Amino acid sequence: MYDIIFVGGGLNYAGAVIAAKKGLKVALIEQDMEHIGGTCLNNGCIPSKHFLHLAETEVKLKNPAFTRHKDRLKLEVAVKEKDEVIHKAHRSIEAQCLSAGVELIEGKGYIFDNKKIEVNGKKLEAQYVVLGTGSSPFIPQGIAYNKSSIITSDEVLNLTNFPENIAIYGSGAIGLEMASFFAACGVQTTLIFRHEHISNKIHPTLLTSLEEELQNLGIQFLKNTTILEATEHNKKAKITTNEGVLEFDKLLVATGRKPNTDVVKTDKIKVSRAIETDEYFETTMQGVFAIGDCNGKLQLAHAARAMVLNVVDTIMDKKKRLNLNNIPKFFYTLPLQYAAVGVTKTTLDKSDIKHKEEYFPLSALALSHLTGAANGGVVLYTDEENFILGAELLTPHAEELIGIITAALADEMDKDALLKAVFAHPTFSESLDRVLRRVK
Ligand SMILES: Cc1cc2nc3c(=O)[nH]c(=O)nc-3n(C[C@H](O)[C@H](O)[C@H](O)COP(=O)(O)OP(=O)(O)OC[C@H]3O[C@@H](n4cnc5c(N)ncnc54)[C@H](O)[C@@H]3O)c2cc1C
Ligand SMILES: NC(=O)c1ccc[n+]([C@@H]2O[C@H](COP(=O)([O-])OP(=O)(O)OC[C@H]3O[C@@H](n4cnc5c(N)ncnc54)[C@H](O)[C@@H]3O)[C@@H](O)[C@H]2O)c1
Repeated sequence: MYDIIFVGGGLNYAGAVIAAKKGLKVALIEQDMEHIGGTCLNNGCIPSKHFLHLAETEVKLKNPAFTRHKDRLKLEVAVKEKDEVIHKAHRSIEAQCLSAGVELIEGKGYIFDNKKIEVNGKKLEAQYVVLGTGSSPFIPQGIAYNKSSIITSDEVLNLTNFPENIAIYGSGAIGLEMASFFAACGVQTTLIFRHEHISNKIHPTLLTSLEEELQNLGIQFLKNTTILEATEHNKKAKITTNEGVLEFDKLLVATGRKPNTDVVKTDKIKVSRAIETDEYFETTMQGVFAIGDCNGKLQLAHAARAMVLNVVDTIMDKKKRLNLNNIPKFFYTLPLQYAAVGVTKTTLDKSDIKHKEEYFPLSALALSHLTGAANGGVVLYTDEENFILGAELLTPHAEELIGIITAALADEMDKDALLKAVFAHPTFSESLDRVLRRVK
């Protein structure tokens, strides 16, 4: 009998290590030990950010201060580098688990009635179970995914040669990041999306700038376009849209990810699109929790990690609510990144929260003009008493800068509290000082 069985070795591993260090008897079941660390490590955050950081260098080398660069990013080297890092990380995670006393079990786990876990034909029992089985790419009807000409993020981060051209379907996180990557590396890149704009969640001023920046990078927008059918034709992707027929070397399908729920083999755990959970991530079966992508709340690695740590605290009688609104989100687009935390204009427009909004354009900072960031900006939201409610940023390294506002939210700061900080010059963090000073 275990105290806790964790099913799925993505961000769940962090919870397993902490619970074992606290003296609990813990097992972690992962269907493929060469995939320990989950999507984030193997085919998500880490490989995509490695590629994007390299592509950012390509963007910087276009600055006229450099003599023309002749070398193009060598994709096979980038893939080899990331594979080596991933391999080391697998061994590091296993070592952390083993030294903490976590029992690692390789095999596909299933949960049945009475919390029984079946793996490799054996039935295991635990007082608590934490499901963290992740998600998989969602492919819309009519698209014949074949892993060669029609691919998803599972394949795109393992390409060893650049295609001449690529179409990317979907303008969410993966679509925008991968379009930035390919365009920055000189691949003819077409972004196909169903609506007028790439997003309906970004502040309109920042959205206009972001769309301009992406188009300046060379991304062609095919808006208001739906793919009705996509099939392979002469090793290329033949696409039929509401606008006509097109052909590309590759079609990357980036239309969202569906939670992996086949772990559940009992109707005592309610599953709709995702495994349903309450605010403490407990499923409808008492003592069984679901964290990360499989519960459908927020598909982010740091959210999954925060959820599993929260579940371990709940199990250890330190129950507290995790505020998912205060978890930062970002898109690593090029050349500027977008990040948001707390409320945004879209969420405020749908609520009756009384608030103030201030905007500061990066063009007001000399540094921006030297770094190609003058089209960026920051938006800050406060309540009527000047307490910080959230922010949206379009800046270089917005994913880092947003940490300042995230910390201010966690500590429930008002603008004067945050204004006690002096930010270094010349940096983009000064834009936060300037926007805070605009709040009256
Ligand atoms: C291209 C891409 C880029 C991304 N970039 C970022 C980013 O920059 N920042 C960010 O925060 N998020 C990013 N994400 C999202 C992030 O990867 C996920 O939110 C995160 O990995 C979810 O963690 P998880 O533990 O819930 O699931 P996963 O990481 O998917 O882990 C689930 C694990 O469970 C295993 N498993 C599944 N079913 C079973 C079973 N029945 N039995 C045993 N094992 C099982 C799987 O093999 C897998 O290892 C990205 C995703 C993609 C695809
Ligand atoms: N920087 C990051 O944190 C990061 C990076 C990459 C991925 N991720 C995570 O991975 C998850 C998956 O990324 P994603 O880009 O696939 O999903 P997404 O939800 O971010 O975007 C999906 C896109 O596909 C479109 N779409 C949805 N259904 C469609 C359909 N049936 N037909 C046509 N278009 C459709 C949506 O309008 C949207 O443009 C995201 O939820 C995100 O949280 C995060």
